[in-house]
Amino acid sequence: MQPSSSSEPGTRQPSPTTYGFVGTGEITAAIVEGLSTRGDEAPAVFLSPRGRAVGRELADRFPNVRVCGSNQEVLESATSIVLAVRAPLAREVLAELSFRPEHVLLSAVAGVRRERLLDWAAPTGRVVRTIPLPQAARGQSLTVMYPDDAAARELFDRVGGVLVPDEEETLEAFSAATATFAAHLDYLGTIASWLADHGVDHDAATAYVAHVFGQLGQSLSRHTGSLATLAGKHTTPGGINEQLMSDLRRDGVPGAVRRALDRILVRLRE
Ligand SMILES: NC(=O)C1=CN([C@@H]2O[C@H](COP(=O)(O)OP(=O)(O)OC[C@H]3O[C@@H](n4cnc5c(N)ncnc54)[C@H](OP(=O)(O)O)[C@@H]3O)[C@@H](O)[C@H]2O)C=CC1
Repeated sequence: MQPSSSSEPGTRQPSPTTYGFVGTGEITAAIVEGLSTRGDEAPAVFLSPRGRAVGRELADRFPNVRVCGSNQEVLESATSIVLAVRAPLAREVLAELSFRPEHVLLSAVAGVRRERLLDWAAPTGRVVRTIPLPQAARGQSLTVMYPDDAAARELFDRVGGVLVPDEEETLEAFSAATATFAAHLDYLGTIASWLADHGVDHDAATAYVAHVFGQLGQSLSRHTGSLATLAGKHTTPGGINEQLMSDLRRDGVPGAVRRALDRILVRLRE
């Protein structure tokens, strides 16, 4: 399993240059922005009518984007269809649609197994689970997908690249890992508010934390070794980084994170 930014030679099938999106919210907006900021190369994009404000904004910004009159019209306009509605709605949304065998369904919906999607989107036999990231807007989403599929690669290579695990269970573990974003930002928020409690103006504290961890994020994205190696670069033996890390470990923070991830995985596999 390797991240990649292009398909293996010979595996690419003739692929559509049009994309349909059923569900026009946050993640669709990110992918469509990423697809559409490529000038003349931008593919045609057809959006479902719900999520009116997001769809109108995208269509106003990008000439390759059109909002359809119905979800079914999206399927009539494209063969690669991204499903990006909230999980509880997936079944009823798919049930109302008539798929054709040539459709490829690219589901961004977390926690809905491929077996169910195949059932709900029959007769299409090409159903791919995907985990696009909001960074697709900047062409920087490393999108985990399962199984491998030329049309899915074509789309997600355009907005960053793909990582293809060997099993659906592994994709679910990646999906659980993406549940950590808000908690991570909450941790940074705790540091900023602690700074504010100690006399730093609240906005300055937030800006400082954003700067420090933004820079750390850049180091992280360039780093190729283990995370422990990078942590080591920020740890002076006997110093204050080592002390805080030891304190949090002694208080059971890594164990709490693992247990919370385990619970997410159980939920995703229900
Ligand atoms: N946000 C993210 O970073 C990521 C999200 N995902 C997954 O993508 C899916 C969508 O997430 P997100 O974009 O954040 O959610 P949003 O709530 O922002 O968007 C969902 C959209 O679905 C629309 N919708 C509701 N009912 C229907 C319907 N019957 N037919 C068509 N569209 C409908 C909503 O329209 P309206 O506003 O009118 O109700 C809304 O625009 C989720 O399953 C999530 O797990 C996956 C990876 C990352």
